[in-house]
Amino acid sequence: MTLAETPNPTTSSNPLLSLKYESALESLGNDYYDEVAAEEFPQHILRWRNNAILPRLGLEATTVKDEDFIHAFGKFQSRKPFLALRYHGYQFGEYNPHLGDGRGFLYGQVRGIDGELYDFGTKGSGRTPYSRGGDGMLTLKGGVREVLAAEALHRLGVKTSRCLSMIETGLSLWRGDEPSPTRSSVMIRMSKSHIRFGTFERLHYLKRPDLTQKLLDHVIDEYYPNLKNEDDKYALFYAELVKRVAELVAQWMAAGFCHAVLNTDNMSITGESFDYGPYAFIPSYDLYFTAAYFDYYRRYCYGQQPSICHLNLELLQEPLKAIIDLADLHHGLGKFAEYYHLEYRNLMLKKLGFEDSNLAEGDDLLDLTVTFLKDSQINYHQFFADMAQTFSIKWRDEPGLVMNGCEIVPSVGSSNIFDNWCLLYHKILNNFDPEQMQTISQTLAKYNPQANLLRPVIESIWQPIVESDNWQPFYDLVKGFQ
Ligand SMILES: Nc1ncnc2c1ncn2[C@@H]1O[C@H](COP(=O)(O)OP(=O)(O)OP(=O)(O)O)[C@@H](O)[C@H]1O
Ligand SMILES: [Mg+2]
Repeated sequence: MTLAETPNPTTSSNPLLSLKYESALESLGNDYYDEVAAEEFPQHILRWRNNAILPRLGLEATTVKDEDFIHAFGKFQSRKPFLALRYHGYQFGEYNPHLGDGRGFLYGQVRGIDGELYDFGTKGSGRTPYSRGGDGMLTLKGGVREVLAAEALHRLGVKTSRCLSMIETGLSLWRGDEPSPTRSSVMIRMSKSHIRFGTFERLHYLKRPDLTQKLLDHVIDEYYPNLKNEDDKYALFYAELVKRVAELVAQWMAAGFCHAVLNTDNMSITGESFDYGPYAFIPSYDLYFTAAYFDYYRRYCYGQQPSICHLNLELLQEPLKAIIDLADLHHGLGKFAEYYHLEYRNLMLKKLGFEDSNLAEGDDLLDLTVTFLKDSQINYHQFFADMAQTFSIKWRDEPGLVMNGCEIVPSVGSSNIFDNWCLLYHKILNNFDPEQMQTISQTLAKYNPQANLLRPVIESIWQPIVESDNWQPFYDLVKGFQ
């Protein structure tokens, strides 16, 4: 998996460089970006290549060599321009007009075999005009954490960016939140778009409705193509964005994921999840669980995520109202709660084994499950993983056999709420034919991976990397999500 320095292959023989790059964003003109150069690194060691997403680009993993990744995504050869995108954002409630790609750039855009346009964005590729006091770099641990989050979230059904590659770059970095000096990396993120809510906020700040209109037309043409020929495409776009964001935050909540930094510069205009910094998965169901140590007022705690996303959508109305009627914006946002609750209910029922959200007892089961998880404070991920692993047709026989064999049960004891949960689950199973138990078992396995990404798990794969440069536990963990 790792590779040191290698000779320089030609562009034509490198499948990553001979992809058909499109210049969709570049062709909007240089009001939206600055052309920048990549850092020249002292070392390039490929630590991660995401073979699972290569087919989406029409590539077979066997035809792409490790050195192809290094030359394209570590040495940054044979391609340009590299565009540091300009954006602002509300950070912890304060407007910040000094943002922009400060340690990354848009490397290129490629259309997948699904017809969708994908961004290749870097993280940790050096300083830009937006670096302010920063070094433009990404720590190796930061790269490892982003690879892991994206793969785990993808496995859990969250619409997310993925990492295409992560290369160790041989620098020593100083960070206040990691033992320093610490190792460096550069990552390529493949996502639907790096246009953020904050990209529009900047245009409003600059009083440039003409640029807002041009960008919005581009966003609709490229990322909401089904709307582009509608008379009221702008109102429909906002309504659709509200739906996508409401569903995204429901996906995080069901996955037990706390993003940690839901500033408007970390919200994608496509409604996709990205930027995995100080995130954490909840150890147990706790609405106040806060992932970032610097989030003193719990602004972005687990349970606040739906209302913060609603607020961010409301803040976006400010730039959009130059183009879209206020009444349409209000109407669009008014649907947020409905979309959120529907998606959350559907996803939680799937985690409980039921694909069909019309399940008559669905609301009762959801309420009781959440109450149980909250009151017992058992491991959120282990509960569902145990269900998936031990599910048996015998659970139909009597309520006392439900969850029988689950490791987690002894820690629950015989609380009333758990007994009630078992009674209800037993009753629901008996509303199905015995032949349908196989489907329930498959649904449980599909939505509840055995692996999880709780903090001690991440530390357990990081330690071997630090102590003996042993990357196998990292590869094994990622494999558990793919
Ligand atoms: N080490 C750094 N050097 C320079 N700029 C940085 C550094 N870390 C963060 N920034 C900048 O600070 C701002 C907020 O950072 P944040 O961590 O949200 O984004 P990011 O992780 O760098 O990038 P992305 O949002 O694409 O994942 C951005 O403008 C970012 O470019
Ligand atoms: Mg960011």
